[in-house]
Amino acid sequence: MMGAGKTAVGTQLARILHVPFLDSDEEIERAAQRTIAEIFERDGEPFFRARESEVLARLVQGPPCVLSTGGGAFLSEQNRRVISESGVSVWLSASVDLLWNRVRHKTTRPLLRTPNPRETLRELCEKRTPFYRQADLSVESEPSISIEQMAEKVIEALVTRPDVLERIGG
Ligand SMILES: Nc1ncnc2c1ncn2[C@@H]1O[C@H](COP(=O)(O)OP(=O)(O)OP(=O)(O)O)[C@@H](O)[C@H]1O
Ligand SMILES: O=C(O)C1=C[C@@H](O)[C@@H](O)[C@H](O)C1
Ligand SMILES: [Mg+2]
Repeated sequence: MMGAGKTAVGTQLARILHVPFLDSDEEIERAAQRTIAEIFERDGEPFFRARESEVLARLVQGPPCVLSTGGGAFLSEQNRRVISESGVSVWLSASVDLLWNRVRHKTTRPLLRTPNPRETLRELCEKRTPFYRQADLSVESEPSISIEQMAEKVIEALVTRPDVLERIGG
């Protein structure tokens, strides 16, 4: 979900693993030369989702990396398949309260530009959880767990799953 720490924890995880960190949101913005909010405004969400799927399909073909997807990417069956064919998916879960505390001060997230963004966040979480649960691994974020500790928790979760590790060459 938005604010779960995909970019923050992903960056740290990539550092520990000595692989590049890529962020599909950033790739989309760079290619379009516009922000995600501008893309949503001018071209609409379906256009953004199409670009997102293209970017994911391209990035998973590249060298090993930590890839942060947008919060909505895993809702698409096609994206889930593309990701599971070449990598390990990690759900960074968090309570609505924690997510809200992290995203409330920023107005850059187009899906939260609603009259009641906290309620929108809650509804999105509820609707999306069944999809996020399909990730290979899940790591829960809590207020007391730092970004660095979250990255360590992802690695701990990975090493307890040899079946999953095998898919990325051990
Ligand atoms: N474990 C953590 N401890 C403290 N702060 C955190 C933690 N995880 C994330 N944050 C902070 O919360 C904010 C949101 O995190 P981040 O941008 O990584 O979320 P995201 O999952 O990439 O969101 P989006 O889907 O909108 O891109 C950032 O300011 C980040 O530094
Ligand atoms: O949760 C979502 O659907 C989104 C999250 C962001 O990462 C961006 O991909 C965009 O703002 C949509
Ligand atoms: Mg992000």
